[in-house]
Amino acid sequence: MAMLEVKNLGISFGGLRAVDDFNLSIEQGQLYGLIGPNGAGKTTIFNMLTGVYKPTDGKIFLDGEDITGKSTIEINKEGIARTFQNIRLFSDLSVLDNVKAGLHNQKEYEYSTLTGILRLPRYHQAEKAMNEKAMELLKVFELDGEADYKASNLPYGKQRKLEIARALATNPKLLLLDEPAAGMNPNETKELMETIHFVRDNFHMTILLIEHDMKLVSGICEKLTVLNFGQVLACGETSDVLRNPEVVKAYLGE
Ligand SMILES: Nc1ncnc2c1ncn2[C@@H]1O[C@H](COP(=O)(O)OP(=O)(O)OP(=O)(O)O)[C@@H](O)[C@H]1O
Repeated sequence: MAMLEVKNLGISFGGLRAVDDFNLSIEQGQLYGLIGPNGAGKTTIFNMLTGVYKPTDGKIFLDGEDITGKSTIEINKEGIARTFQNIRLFSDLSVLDNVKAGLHNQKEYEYSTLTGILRLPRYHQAEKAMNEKAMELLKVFELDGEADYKASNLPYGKQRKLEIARALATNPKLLLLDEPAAGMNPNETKELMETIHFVRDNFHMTILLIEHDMKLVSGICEKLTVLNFGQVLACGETSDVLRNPEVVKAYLGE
C-alpha cells in the first residue's frame, strides 16, 4: 500500500479549474518531485494535501486513511508537515522556540494553561523535554550554536533549514517542501540537496517536493509528476520523465 494515495483530486475557484483529475501514489521513503510551469497548480495541491483548501472532488489517503477535507491541525497530527514557498518562520522568536513550536502538536509535551501559569512540575518536565528534543533537532541541522538567535537574524539558507527542522519537530510521516531552493545560491542549493537526502535517510522520511531548480530535481528526486494547466502531463522515473518530449516542450522549453 502506498503511503500517500491521491485519487481524482480536483478544485475549482469560481470558473477556474485549478487542479483537475490529479492522481498520485507515493511509497514510504520515496523522494518524489512535483514540477510544472508557474500557475500549473502545484501549491494548490499542497494546500489540499495539508487541509488549507478543501478539494471540490477526489480523495486523499495517508497510510490508507481517508484524510480528505480534514483541518490543517488534524492533518498535521495524522502525519503531514510542510514548508512554504516564502519562508514562514516566527521571525521574532528564537531559533530554539521555532522548533519547540513544532513540538506542541504532540501529547507527550502537552500541559494545561493553568499548569503553565502556576509553573507546576508538569510544566518544568514538559519544557525540559521539549528543550532537549528541539536541541537534538537543531544539532542535526548544525543550528545548535545559533539556538538563541532571533530566527530572522539567520542567513537565508539556515532559515530554510530551520523551517525543515520545525516541520520535522511535528513528527511527520510525510514532509512536503514547497520550492525549498527558491532564492538560494548554487552553494546553498548543493547543501540543501545534502540536507534533504540526510533527512530522508536518517529520519526514514517520505518527501514530496515542488521545485523549479532542475539541478535539484534531477539530482535528488527518484520519481516525478509533471503538472500542466492543473492536469498531470507525465509521471514516472525522473530520468524518463525529463526525456519525455511533451514535458520538454511544455516545461523545459527546449
Ligand atoms: N485561493 C485562490 N483563489 C483563486 N485562484 C487561486 C487560488 N489559489 C490558487 N489559485 C489559482 O490556481 C492556479 C494554480 O496556482 P498555484 O499557486 O497552485 O500554481 P503553482 O503551480 O504553485 O505556481 P508557481 O510555480 O508559480 O508557484 C493559478 O491560476 C492561481 O491563480
